[in-house]
Amino acid sequence: MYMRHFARLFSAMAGPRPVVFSGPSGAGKSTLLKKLMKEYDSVLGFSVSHTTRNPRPGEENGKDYHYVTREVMQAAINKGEFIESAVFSGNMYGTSKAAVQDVQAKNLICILDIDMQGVKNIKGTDLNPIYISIQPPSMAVLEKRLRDRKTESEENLQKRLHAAMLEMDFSKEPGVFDAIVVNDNLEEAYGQLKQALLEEINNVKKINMSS
Ligand SMILES: Nc1ncnc2c1ncn2[C@@H]1O[C@H](COP(=O)(O)OP(=O)(O)OP(=O)(O)O)[C@@H](O)[C@H]1O
Ligand SMILES: Nc1nc2c(ncn2[C@@H]2O[C@H](COP(=O)(O)O)[C@@H](O)[C@H]2O)c(=O)[nH]1
Repeated sequence: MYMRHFARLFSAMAGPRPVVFSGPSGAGKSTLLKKLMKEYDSVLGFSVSHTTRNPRPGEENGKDYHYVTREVMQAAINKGEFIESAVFSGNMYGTSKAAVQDVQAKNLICILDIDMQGVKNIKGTDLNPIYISIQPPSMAVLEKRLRDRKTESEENLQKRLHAAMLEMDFSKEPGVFDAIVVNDNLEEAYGQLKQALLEEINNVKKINMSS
């Protein structure tokens, strides 16, 4: 009884557990995350990463990413402002300490969308997130989705497909991910994702209601 009370109290003090989303480019991470953030906007907050890539049509600076030059990003990394950073498909990406702190200060579940290098680096920190891998039903479907998205040059597309194979191999390593969601039918994948996160979401709702 006391132990249960103490465990609940400790988890409330430590704040909600963040959630890391990873998986091949084009698997549908952003699509699923946008749905999730819309339905649970009172409990989830997005960690806005920095990147040196150009914004895509419709993307907003400060909302989808902080778009910066290599010089600015490297200087911030050198100053120790990042929890993790990586080069993906020729561009730099990274999670700043401020991005995570901004979300955690509001007592929200912090959502990170990062590649496998980021996952490896976060595993060496004390962030202690839930790790979820979003995967395509096949490499052929992945390629079609990436081509249909029309955001990548042929060269970038090939880099992303190569990285996708490494991401898929990485996800098979035992213990890396807490849940794997295959995004074939979008609604079914979304249902599985919610199932994987429902306990944490409900915990945060309860704590926030009682405070
Ligand atoms: N279940 C699905 N069925 C069909 N198309 C989908 C599905 N999920 C996502 N898509 C489409 O696939 C494309 C890739 O999805 P999305 O941009 O969400 O992937 P991502 O994993 O976030 O990629 P990246 O890592 O490159 O940002 C988008 O055009 C999206 O509309
Ligand atoms: N290690 C990190 N990876 C990140 C971060 N933000 C995004 N990403 C990953 O990059 C690729 C490509 O993203 P795109 O928006 O250019 O398609 C994708 O796998 C993201 O998950 C980050 O801060 N750190």
